[in-house]
Amino acid sequence: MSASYRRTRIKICGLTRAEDAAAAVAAGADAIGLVFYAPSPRAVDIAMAQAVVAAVPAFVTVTALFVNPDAAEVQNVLDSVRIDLLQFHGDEEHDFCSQFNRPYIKALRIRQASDVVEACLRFPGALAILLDSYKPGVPGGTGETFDWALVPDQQTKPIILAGGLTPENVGLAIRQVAPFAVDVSGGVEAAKGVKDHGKMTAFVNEVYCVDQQSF
Ligand SMILES: O=C(O)c1ccccc1NCC(=O)[C@H](O)[C@H](O)COP(=O)(O)O
Repeated sequence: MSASYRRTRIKICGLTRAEDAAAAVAAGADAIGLVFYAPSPRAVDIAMAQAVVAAVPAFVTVTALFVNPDAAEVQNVLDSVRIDLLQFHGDEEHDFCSQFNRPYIKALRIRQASDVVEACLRFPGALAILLDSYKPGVPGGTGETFDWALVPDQQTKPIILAGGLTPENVGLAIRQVAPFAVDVSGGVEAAKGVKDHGKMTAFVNEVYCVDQQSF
């Protein structure tokens, strides 16, 4: 009889360089994220995104992140770059998110437990709900954790835990929340938009290690 084993999926977000994407894949990331939000220090344009994606093989999910975009902006990215999944990080509603004939996840900046329950209902088409930290005026990528106790034990959609995760705290986060996936950006950076390859490897190894102990 084989032992059951549940693996927490890993997304590394905010990639701007092909060499970082290759290192993220080599470390074991299941997904990478491209930030199409001009004010972000991790923003990519179409040419940069194409270069990053060229380093990503099959079976690794390329996610395009937007904050309150125009539909035309999203469509332009979809027409130009290999994108597997959309991530909406602003005030977009389900009708907007679901118009692109592409699966999407919805990010929620969590303030109270009921936010999670409500988001699962408000975004029936979302593949998952990404929970991030709330910081007034900052749509995401804060590098700050939130109170993980706010995540209810039972949810109706897969949960992606984000916000201030690092190689040092991701093990505790998985033990406490048992999310479907974890999402990291600032915690594995050498500088804004530049990933630290050693930190990415340490992060992935910590997730694997805790999964083996916990599930
Ligand atoms: O990364 C950004 O600059 C950013 C800007 C606007 C909206 C979202 C943004 N990033 C989101 C992410 O990278 C992740 O999904 C998540 O928030 C984790 O970020 P971090 O706390 O840095 O690990």
